[in-house]
Amino acid sequence: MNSPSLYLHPDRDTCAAELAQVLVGRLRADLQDGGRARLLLAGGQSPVPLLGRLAGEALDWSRVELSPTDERWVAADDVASNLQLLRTALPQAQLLDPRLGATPEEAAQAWGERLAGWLPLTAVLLGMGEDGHIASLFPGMPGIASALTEDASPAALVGVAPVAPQVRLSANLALLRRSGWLGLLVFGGAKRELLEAVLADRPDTRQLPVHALVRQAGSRLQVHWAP
Ligand SMILES: O=C1O[C@H](COP(=O)(O)O)[C@@H](O)[C@H](O)[C@H]1O
Repeated sequence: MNSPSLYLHPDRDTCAAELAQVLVGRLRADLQDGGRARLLLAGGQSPVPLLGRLAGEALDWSRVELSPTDERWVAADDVASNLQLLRTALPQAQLLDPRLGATPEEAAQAWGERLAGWLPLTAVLLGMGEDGHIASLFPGMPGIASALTEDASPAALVGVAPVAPQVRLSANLALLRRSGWLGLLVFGGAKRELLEAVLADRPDTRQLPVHALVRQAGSRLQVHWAP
């Protein structure tokens, strides 16, 4: 497989600062002729230092449309909500709340249609769990094979996490890949070990969502790691 570019940063702050510059460059390029920029950012803990850096950037955030790569089916202002994380850090951006329906299925359908209207995206930054999940695409969950299918139509779906909150909404891999810039942010030794096993195409990693990402995106993917 064509390998992703791997950026090994000495610490998380340096990683956040460099990644922020890359993302801001991409956003500015799309904003420069009066248009809009469309950004999907991971939730969870890893993006926190990056969000702080982005918030300090002088950009016309009112023309940046922003949504999480995935969301937990909780209230929009719940501490576990990925949208809430983004809203707290970047309230000046145009935030799209994935809760566009009364049920997870309705919301996934409507959110996926809205995101499909944003394609191609300016940039997508994914995170990864120690179990090899990306966004809310978890190993072995119902529907995971179709969520990772390379030639699927870009869409969103209902995911099931092994830990609470279990009900999730997630963009599928085909949608996440339709971006001018695609990155994966990974912190810590355990995740690096897993990543190296995936990059080496170790057979026991071939069923993992992150393996599908690496294989399908190849050299288009930038992986940013820090201890
Ligand atoms: O549940 C999730 O987990 C992943 C990884 O989170 P992290 O806290 O280990 O960085 C995250 O990328 C995803 O958006 C989130 O919903």
